Amino acid sequence: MFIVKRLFSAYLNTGTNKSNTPAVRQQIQVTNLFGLIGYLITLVLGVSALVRSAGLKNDDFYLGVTLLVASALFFTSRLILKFFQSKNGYKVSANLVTGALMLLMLYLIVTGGVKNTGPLWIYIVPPVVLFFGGLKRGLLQLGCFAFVAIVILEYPNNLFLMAEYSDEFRSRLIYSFITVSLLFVFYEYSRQRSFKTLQELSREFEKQARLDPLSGLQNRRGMLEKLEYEHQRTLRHHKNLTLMMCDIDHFKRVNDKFGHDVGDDVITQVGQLFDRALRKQDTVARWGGEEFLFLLPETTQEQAFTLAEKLRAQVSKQQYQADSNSFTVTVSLGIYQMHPQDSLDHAISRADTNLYRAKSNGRNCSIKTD
Ligand SMILES: Nc1nc2c(ncn2[C@@H]2O[C@H](COP(=O)(O)OP(=O)(O)OP(=O)(O)O)[C@@H](O)[C@H]2O)c(=O)[nH]1
Repeated sequence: MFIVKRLFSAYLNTGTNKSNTPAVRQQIQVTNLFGLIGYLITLVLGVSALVRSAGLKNDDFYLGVTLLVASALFFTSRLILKFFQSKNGYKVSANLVTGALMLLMLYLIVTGGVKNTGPLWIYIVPPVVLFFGGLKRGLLQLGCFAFVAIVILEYPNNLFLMAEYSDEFRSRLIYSFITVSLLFVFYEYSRQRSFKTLQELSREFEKQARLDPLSGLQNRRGMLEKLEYEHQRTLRHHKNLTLMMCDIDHFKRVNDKFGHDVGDDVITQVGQLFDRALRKQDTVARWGGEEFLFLLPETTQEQAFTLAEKLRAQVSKQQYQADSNSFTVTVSLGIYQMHPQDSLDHAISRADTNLYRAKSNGRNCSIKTD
């Protein structure tokens, strides 16, 4: 049982690879499954039609040959998935599956299949075509199929029909097919809309997970990703990269004197001041409580020092209100320019050490490595 399960799973996953999104992976799996079912059913029906024909060139013979051709097309779709794993390989394969299916259905309408029951199969066209083609392409393919089917069924003097259908059967077949198609189009439309909403929500959650809700700056997680990316880029291109750790001075006093809400407001405003003052390629994150970490690509520690002094001056001038009191805060900054052999952890801890030195130096100052 286990081996059968594994073989079936391997069969379904033919043509998938690690870079596939879950949606593409699902499409490929269904293409495999549909190709397999289509291949087996048409093969069995085709062989039994040929057996029924008893070697004579009657209707069963032509039905059998058509079914075997369709069976070969279904099988080819699998071969394409297996041997042409290009970016659009699965699309070609899916188009082949839907193309084979539609041709087979039109043939069944023309000939009537076994005792005129062939047209009953056409209801599988809408879900299959919409699943593989999506709403736009699926709708177009479905429209073309319906148009050709109507022409075959309604053309004067039954020019394209080998089977004989009553007028009622033909009109009911067309109306019921259109009704089923519209229901599936509506279903596909709702499914795509829900899927899009889910994707947007997931993107938004992803973004939020990297942001600090208080200041709106990157949080630790977001910053770690940027640090990693920038560090690799710097090493590859032999560029400068400087980190800067900043802490609001005597922040505990702000909280104690004016309350936590005012403290929160100070953190937000200082963060926003930093964010406005930086260049586009720089990043500032809220690293901890009242601590900010700056990532400054293509910047030497001398250039970072100039920036730190500018920011320090700006912060010290910004006024905050608490009831009738107006007050200012200052910040201390520790700067560290990375060396190629430095790990990120080491660089952050060196920037932290320089911040500690700035605090020991009396605060409201910037310190870089000598
Ligand atoms: N309002 C507010 N306060 C915070 C937040 N996170 C940390 N704090 C407070 O920030 C204060 C930091 O105090 P300390 O680490 O002693 O440092 P400090 O008072 O800033 O003194 P120095 O850093 O030595 O200048 C603590 O009182 C924390 O409770 C926050 O999100 N909001």
